[in-house]
Amino acid sequence: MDVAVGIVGQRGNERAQGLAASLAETLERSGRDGGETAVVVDEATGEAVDAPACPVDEMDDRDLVVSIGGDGTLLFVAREVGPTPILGVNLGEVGFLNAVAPEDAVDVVTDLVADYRETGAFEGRELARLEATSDGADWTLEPALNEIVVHGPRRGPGGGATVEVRVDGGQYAASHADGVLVATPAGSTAYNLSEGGPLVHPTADALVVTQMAAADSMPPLVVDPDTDLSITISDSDTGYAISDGRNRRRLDPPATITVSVADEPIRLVGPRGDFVSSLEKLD
Ligand SMILES: NC(=O)c1ccc[n+]([C@@H]2O[C@H](COP(=O)([O-])OP(=O)(O)OC[C@H]3O[C@@H](n4cnc5c(N)ncnc54)[C@H](O)[C@@H]3O)[C@@H](O)[C@H]2O)c1
Ligand SMILES: Nc1ncnc2c1ncn2[C@@H]1O[C@H](COP(=O)(O)OP(=O)(O)OP(=O)(O)O)[C@@H](O)[C@H]1O
Repeated sequence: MDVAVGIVGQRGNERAQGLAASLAETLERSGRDGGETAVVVDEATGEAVDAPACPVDEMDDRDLVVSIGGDGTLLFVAREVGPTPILGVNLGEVGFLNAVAPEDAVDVVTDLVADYRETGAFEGRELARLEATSDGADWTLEPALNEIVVHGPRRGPGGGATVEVRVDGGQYAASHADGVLVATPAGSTAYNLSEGGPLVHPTADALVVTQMAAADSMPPLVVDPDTDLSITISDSDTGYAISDGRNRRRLDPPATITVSVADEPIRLVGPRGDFVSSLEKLD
């Protein structure tokens, strides 16, 4: 069976480019017996290495996309390719979303591709994503793998707003605050943790609601993913709704945002990292 693989290296990272090149070469060689393996790299990597290149947002028709970099690179790849299977190779400082060490990458990917030729599928797991929809305006933010943040004009003293959180219609919190975030289990180790939210084990099916610097704070709340969550921001000139720190919309308070689980999850393939032992990376 033929297999199409995309490789995305962290932009400007020579180690990522070198690994992308050796991965591309090994995969193309290993494909000869059981079928062709067609490999493309992202355009930035393609300028540095000798391999065919294509834009990352056109890699959604690949059977597998390998992200080589840190968490930010994997979040970027996930935004661009959606539910296409992704394997994360960690070259970053934290690398929570990337389970594979660079020295194992060539072996892990070649084994996965060989299995795929036999079974027609990659073994992996789905990671839920969140989307935020404006109740008044006509937009939905790009799905978030980590978290949706709703905050006032800016973080820090003097930058907050009145932030009300409703859970299945009932008022859970209403306070002056910098903002509030809703995190997935995958995102619980990121911004959520810095704001005092709980760690969520990756196999738990839950979301976390965590206020950010609230004057009248409630403890972080763990909810079922189907819970109706709405956030209203008022008493400020402006505010923002932000998906994974990158995709943002300006709000015109009073404004209400509904947060829910997106239709399409992310599919991460390859070995699962050991969640508990990887927590030491967060120090
Ligand atoms: N105060 C904070 O902690 C803070 C502030 C802004 C953004 N962030 C996080 O950064 C993410 C965006 O990442 P980026 O690389 O584009 O921005 P970035 O470069 O500012 O990265 C922020 C840091 O968050 C880490 N990170 C990202 N996802 C993680 C996860 N699931 N578990 C553990 N650590 C994780 C990254 O490794 C990096 O060290 C956002 O989704 C948000 O969670 C955190
Ligand atoms: N190959 C690429 N093509 C285009 N943009 C890229 C590419 N790689 C990374 N980026 C951009 O860089 C951002 C993430 O990279 P960033 O420098 O934050 O590194 P990281 O993967 O989080 O690693 P580290 O842990 O070292 O910070 C992405 O959101 C994306 O905008």
